Amino acid sequence: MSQILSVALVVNPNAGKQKIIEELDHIEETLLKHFQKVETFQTKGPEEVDDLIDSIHQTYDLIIGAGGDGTIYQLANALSRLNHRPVFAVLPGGTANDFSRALGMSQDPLEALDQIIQCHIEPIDIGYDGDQYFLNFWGIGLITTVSQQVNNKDSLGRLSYYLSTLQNMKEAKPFHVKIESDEFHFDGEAVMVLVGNSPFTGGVRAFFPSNNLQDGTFDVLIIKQSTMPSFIEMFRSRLQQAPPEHEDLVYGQAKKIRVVTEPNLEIDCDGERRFTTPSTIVNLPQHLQLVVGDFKSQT
Ligand SMILES: Nc1ncnc2c1ncn2[C@@H]1O[C@H](COP(=O)(O)OP(=O)(O)OP(=O)(O)O)[C@@H](O)[C@H]1O
Repeated sequence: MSQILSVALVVNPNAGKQKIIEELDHIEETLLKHFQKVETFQTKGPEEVDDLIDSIHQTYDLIIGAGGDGTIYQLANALSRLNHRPVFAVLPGGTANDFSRALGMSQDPLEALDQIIQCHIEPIDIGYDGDQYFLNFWGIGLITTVSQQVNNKDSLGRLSYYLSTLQNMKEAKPFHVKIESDEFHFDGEAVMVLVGNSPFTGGVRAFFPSNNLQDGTFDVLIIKQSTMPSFIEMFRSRLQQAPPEHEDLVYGQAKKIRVVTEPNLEIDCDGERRFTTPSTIVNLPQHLQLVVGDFKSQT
């Protein structure tokens, strides 16, 4: 990997508690002490991100995304579709910050800045469903209602994720799903399908505690029925960092899967809901170069 000389800091000024905006002068000064060229770009909205990355990706060796998971999703999508992809780093500025956690980045933006300056770079797997790229997870069913509720309750943060999961379990609506992959098949009723790339979902290692961002495979979890015992088993497997074992839970690993549902369903991809099934989801092994923190202990 060539040396990092030039840095673009892309900031979402509306993310999280805006700590990054308060510290912006300090962040820029610190970066300038370590890199030859530093420029900051504040975006007004998601619609600006693709054009911005298109115009700067040849100029900078490193793009630092400062914002929450929504901002990082936009930047990862803009970068992943390029042929020449600069190194990417995440300065956590949201509430959940799933991806920065998976990379072992500190949740304190200034500590994360120190980690970025260390410039430890690792190649990271990215998911692609034909419409969009994802870093953390791709899901249908229960997960879409859960993450909607998390978005509506920012202040409750991670706890709200678990509470809303519990609440939604009673309301989970089954759908028919057919899953095909080289590794396993499923054809039946389910309330949720989750395809995990990173171990984190909603700020916690809830479903795939030992997922690996560099192995070229997804972890796949199908919940056939949302019953209390299956939910408890998910927590047990999480605590023991082992795949869940319960008749209502189907767990597998795959490099590429085809998901067809009846009816077509809204997809939740890293917390963003833009597309619907059917989908073919592929793992793009080590597609982006990411600056990581305490990474090995996270995977
Ligand atoms: N590129 C962008 N530039 C400016 N504002 C944005 C951009 N993307 C999203 N926003 C606005 O900023 C808000 C927060 O964005 P983001 O999802 O990055 O952070 P968060 O919701 O605080 O974090 P998290 O998703 O980790 O909980 C969004 O609700 C949206 O209104």
